[in-house]
Amino acid sequence: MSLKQLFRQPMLRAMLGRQHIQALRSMTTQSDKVLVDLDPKTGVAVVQMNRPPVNSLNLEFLSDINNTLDKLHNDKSCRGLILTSSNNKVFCAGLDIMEMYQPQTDRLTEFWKTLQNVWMNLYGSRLATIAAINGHSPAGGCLLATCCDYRIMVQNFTIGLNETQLGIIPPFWFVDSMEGVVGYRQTELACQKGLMMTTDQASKIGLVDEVVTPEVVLQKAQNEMVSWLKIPDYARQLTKSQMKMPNINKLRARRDEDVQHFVNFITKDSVQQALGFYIENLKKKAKK
Ligand SMILES: CCCCC/C=C/C(=O)SCCNC(=O)CCNC(=O)[C@H](O)C(C)(C)COP(=O)(O)OP(=O)(O)OC[C@H]1O[C@@H](n2cnc3c(N)ncnc32)[C@H](O)[C@@H]1OP(=O)(O)O
Repeated sequence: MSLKQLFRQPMLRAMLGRQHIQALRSMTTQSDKVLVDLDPKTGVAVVQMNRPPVNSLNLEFLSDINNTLDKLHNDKSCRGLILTSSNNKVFCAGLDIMEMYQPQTDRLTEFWKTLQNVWMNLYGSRLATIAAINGHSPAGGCLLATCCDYRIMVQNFTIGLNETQLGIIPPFWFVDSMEGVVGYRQTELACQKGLMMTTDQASKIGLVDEVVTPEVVLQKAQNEMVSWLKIPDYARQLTKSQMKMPNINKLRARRDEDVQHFVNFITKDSVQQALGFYIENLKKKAKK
């Protein structure tokens, strides 16, 4: 059934109401990889990442995420965002490794610029943002989670900046995001060792704020959002921006240098070789 047909279903219309359907329709036509449900009554948008099999972030998916963020930021009725996944085992597998393996320089450059934009847009969002982490969340997945104001994670999954395990280096703004959440010492341990932490380990160091069962993760996120939206927007937003702007300005000032560094680093023979091995192992593991 097409989305158009779905929205015509009387049951759905009765359940959600006309206003809600309109908001849903305007948001969902945007991309089938990023599903948005903006509730006009609460002003809360649930944004589901939906790029099978594992929500890995390629150029087009990152652009869709960015467009969605722009759209929500331009919608005055929207006050809060819950970021989650349509896959209940993987929140986001991080950057699409295929974007970095044997790449074309132009696309690699565009890919990195788009990731920088997503980071600035989500980290500096005017919205209250909650990550409902309903699956594994390595590297770029962990980055998205640490961009949010609050993290609720389902038990028995893993999260972390595991870049060093792939023979690559987490960029300074990935590290800054993590440090803002867990502090210098825990970031140092986590990033140098490329630790993938279980939900419980992540909770112990404050990387996630709540550990929950899969059935309740979205409801818990909605409940938490209510308390964030009780605060006047201007007070919450200015406080947030006061805390986040230094890191955003740091990347803004070094954007081009960061892109150049990324492209030079990724295209090194030794890094390509390490990525090749990593992909081979991933594929072997997936076949088992
Ligand atoms: C200066 C340089 C800075 C660069 C910064 C880099 C940041 C990054 O984000 S690098 C990416 C890091 N991500 C990972 O290391 C995650 C790797 N994936 C996994 O560990 C697992 O896939 C999983 C835990 C996320 C999910 O496990 P599972 O549900 O068992 O799924 P499979 O492992 O069977 O994977 C299915 C399918 O997807 C492919 N795949 C997985 N991750 C990625 C990825 N990040 N990019 C591209 N493709 C990925 C995997 O190879 C399988 O493919 P097929 O074999 O074709 O089915």
